[in-house]
Amino acid sequence: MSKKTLEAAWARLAAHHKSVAARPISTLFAHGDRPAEFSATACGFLFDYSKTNIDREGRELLLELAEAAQIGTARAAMFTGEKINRTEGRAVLHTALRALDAEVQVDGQDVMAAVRATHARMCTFAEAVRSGAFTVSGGAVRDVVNIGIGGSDLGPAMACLALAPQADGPRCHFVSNVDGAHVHDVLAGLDPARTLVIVASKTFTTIETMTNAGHVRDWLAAAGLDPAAHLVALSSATGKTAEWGIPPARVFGFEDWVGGRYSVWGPIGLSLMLAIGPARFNDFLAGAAAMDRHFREAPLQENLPVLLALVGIWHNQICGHATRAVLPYDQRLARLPAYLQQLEMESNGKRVAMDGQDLTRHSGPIVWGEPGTNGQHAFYQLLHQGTRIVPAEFLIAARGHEPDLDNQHRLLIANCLAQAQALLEGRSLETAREMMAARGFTGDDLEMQARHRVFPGNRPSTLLVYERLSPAALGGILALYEHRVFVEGVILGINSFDQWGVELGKELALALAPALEGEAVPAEPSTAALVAHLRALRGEA
Ligand SMILES: O=P(O)(O)OC[C@H]1O[C@H](O)[C@H](O)[C@@H](O)[C@@H]1O
Repeated sequence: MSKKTLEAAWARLAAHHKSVAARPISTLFAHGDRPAEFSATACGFLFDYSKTNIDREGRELLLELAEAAQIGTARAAMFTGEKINRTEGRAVLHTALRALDAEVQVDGQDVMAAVRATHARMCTFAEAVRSGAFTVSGGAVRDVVNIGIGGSDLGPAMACLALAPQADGPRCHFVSNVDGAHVHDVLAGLDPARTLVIVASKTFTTIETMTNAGHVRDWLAAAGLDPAAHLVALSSATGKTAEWGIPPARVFGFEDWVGGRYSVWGPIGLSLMLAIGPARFNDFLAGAAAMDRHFREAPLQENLPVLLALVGIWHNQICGHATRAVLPYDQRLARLPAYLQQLEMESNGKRVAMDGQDLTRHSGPIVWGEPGTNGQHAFYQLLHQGTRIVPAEFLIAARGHEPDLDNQHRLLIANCLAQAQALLEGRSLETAREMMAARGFTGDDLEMQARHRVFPGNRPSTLLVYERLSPAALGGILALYEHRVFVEGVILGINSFDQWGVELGKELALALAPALEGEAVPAEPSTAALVAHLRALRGEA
């Protein structure tokens, strides 16, 4: 890629933004059929970005930026197994986990035979557990406890909640935090004899997971059971799972080219497969695979992941909005913001470019959010009247899963659309004055009261619409976001697939453990003082 071409594209965008920054977004609707022209459809989704300050020229310039960043070349490199994760020397092939009939090679070796074989073993095992043919000490499995953290937790936990209406298998529970409260509360009320325990860890060394797994193994043993009869491992480190005494038949492995935050599609998704069954899990994969095909084949201007990425780049890099709110009007997507926080911020929260040089612009955005309508009664105040602008990303299904509650679903849609409209149009001082005058206010009091009721509006939002949150729709949404993050990363010149920024804290935590037992004093004075204070509170010093 020519750096000059790319920098020129950035500069043109910045200049264009300067010329339109003061323009109210709502004025853009005066020309043409903006809702149709600034939206795109694919794979059952509508992505509407008409309520942003992107006009035709802005979009053209954004597409030029994507071209200059050679998105097409980068995309081909990812799908064909090139080692694009350079700091770890790895290919990036989570897409292969959902393209079971594809042919993919890494280092000239076919990788699909092993993927297919593991997937088939997962399906057989899941069927056996769900039918009761597979038993633990006390008979058929009633509860499943997935012990994992980060990518080994967020994907399956989020998806199990999202697809609850399709869940007809054992009940799935998730333990991630090293805080003993988590494992304690999850195990409370479970019958160890009827519980299957999944230890999900790509590396099988993550301290939180291995500590919780050790506790659960003791919990099984304390009930007089043979823990090995209850344990399943999902890991790339098959040597370590064997040391743990987990029988190979219940170890589901995957390769290093599946990143943690991209791993729900393979063995790490076993809890989801147990909950909803292999057929629906395959629908989930098929929904993602359809989005993969769309991402590979659609022209950039119609390409949903590319459009999401470009709108993201526009807001984060060009307009300077540091954060983005993800607002699913879908209660069962309650964990989607947390899932996306890992996906987006662990992928694109980097300070250096691929070549190790400092980034010349900001890394990816801070992502946060909560489902609507709950957020409306909490932080939307700031979205509407705060001094910082937060681009809002709404998601809504046309239908829910509860036909008898369809009136509530209509209300949900009305709220979602109303919020986007309010952010766009706002309420002028004039209208606020009229409102307060009608309520009997006069003079200075009227003016003061009116000013509090002004909504500046002109706040951008996008909307992703889908028919219903089916397994395929969820697969499509997640793949859409994965590729969006990839495209943003390519444009920023970032390696979206490593995560060195999580290492230092882990090392320091290990080093601090002896200090908390009084065996050492940390050299760093602030930490030393806090350790002393906490030990005193614990009655240990
Ligand atoms: O699956 P594991 O090896 O246990 O890793 C679990 C998680 O921990 C790491 O610290 C990374 O930040 C995550 O990307 C990863 O998903």
